[in-house]
Amino acid sequence: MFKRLPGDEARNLVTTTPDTAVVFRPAVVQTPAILTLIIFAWRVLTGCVRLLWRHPVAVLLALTPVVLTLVYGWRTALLLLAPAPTGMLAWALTDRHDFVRLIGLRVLAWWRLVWVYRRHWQSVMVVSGLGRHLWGRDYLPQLGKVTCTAWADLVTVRMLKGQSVKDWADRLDHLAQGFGAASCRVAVIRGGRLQLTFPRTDPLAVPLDALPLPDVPTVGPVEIGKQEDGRPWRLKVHGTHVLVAGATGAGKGSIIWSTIRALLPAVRADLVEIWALDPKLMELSYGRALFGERYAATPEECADLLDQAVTVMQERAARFAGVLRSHTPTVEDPFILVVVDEVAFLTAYQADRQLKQRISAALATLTTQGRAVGIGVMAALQDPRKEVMNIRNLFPDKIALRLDESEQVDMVLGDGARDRGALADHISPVPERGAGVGYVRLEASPDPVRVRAAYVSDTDIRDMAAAFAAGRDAA
Ligand SMILES: Nc1ncnc2c1ncn2[C@@H]1O[C@H](COP(=O)(O)OP(=O)(O)OP(=O)(O)O)[C@@H](O)[C@H]1O
Repeated sequence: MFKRLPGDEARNLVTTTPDTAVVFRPAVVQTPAILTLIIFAWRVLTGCVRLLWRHPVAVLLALTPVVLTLVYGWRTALLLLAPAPTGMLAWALTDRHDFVRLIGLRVLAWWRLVWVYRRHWQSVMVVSGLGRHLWGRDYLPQLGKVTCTAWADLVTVRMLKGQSVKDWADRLDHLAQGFGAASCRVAVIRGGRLQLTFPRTDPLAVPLDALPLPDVPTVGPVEIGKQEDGRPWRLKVHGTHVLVAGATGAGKGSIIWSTIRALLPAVRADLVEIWALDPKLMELSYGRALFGERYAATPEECADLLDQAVTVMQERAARFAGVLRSHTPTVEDPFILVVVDEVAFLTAYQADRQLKQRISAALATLTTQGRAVGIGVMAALQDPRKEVMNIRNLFPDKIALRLDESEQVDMVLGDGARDRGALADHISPVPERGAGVGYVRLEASPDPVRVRAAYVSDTDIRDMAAAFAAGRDAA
């Protein structure tokens, strides 16, 4: 069957020069044409079976018109098949939402699987270093299911044995570029399986207007913006402390004001008090009327206000001890949210050492003991380094808006957050595109979620303050 062509046998090759590599010329074996044809036919057959197995619906849809035309002629086939696309069209026109969800996104997912992911899988894996070429064989991670949501492709992957999540996290840029996406995020589904998220569009590219005031007073997680998947972004403020970090112009004000706006009905109902510390004299001064006496701007005033909050905290702690384990806001004991804009002005950049120590001690006391008795702190700052904010770890919830340096992302959101896709240093500095956009870690998941806060304009703030003052006068 095999015909040997002349070639040098390895054992007959001898080198006479010391230290010279032996050059082997392998024997060439010519495969008969029939064998090539059989192998080719076998591959076509297995390919067809695999296609049928993987995409039975698509194969059925493609073959039905052909079979009907061959059996009954094209007129009958057209008559028989016409109702299906007509019905689809009618469905798409009458109930677009359900049509897109049940048909459109599935067809898109199939198309993206075949055209984008499967087509480029091998090259992207090998070039990015996630696949290996060993002894003439390619070892590739296994491409799983592709699901399309309105804004992203979710691709499941089975890692190669011996790979770690970090191997993938380190190559997010390769993956995004390789599959033509703007970015990529990785999340673990279970041992050995990952989910890659490739956004197709950016649902947060357009600024959000200030959200309507809640109908009922609430201190529960308050809606302050939108998550990347289109769901509302609800921020927990009661029972926690929130640190907002972002470079100048990142939109820290929109988080502060969206939170205050969402709490306003509860403030009106006397279930919440907002105490404002505004050392920059910029952000919170717009809505002074909302804070009444609880507004401080100079470092001395800020220190006094923080000391007052500590006194209230200690008085409540003494009263609640052995009676209450967690706080429920009431008119007598409302939830107090201490809002501090640019906290570093009061701590790191404060020249008066005594004042600095007083303020730092009060903040540390509130953030360690305030939660259970209904006192929360929301602080904003530009530079999250430890030297600037040595109590940043006392804030259980942190938000990373646009940051200047990649290392700052993990300082805010915790180790590994940037590797998992929290690219806060890549957020656009153009206000329309990037202000108010950030990453958060929601409870129950280590994976960062991209969010955008609604923008509460100066006019909105003035209206809120005016309406609030009018309500108080009428009462
Ligand atoms: N959520 C948002 N959506 C759209 N645009 C926004 C949003 N938040 C802020 N902006 C725009 O970005 C500008 C800067 O926002 P803002 O003053 O809140 O930033 P900042 O982080 O507080 O900056 P700084 O630390 O310098 O005070 C605003 O004037 C506004 O035009």
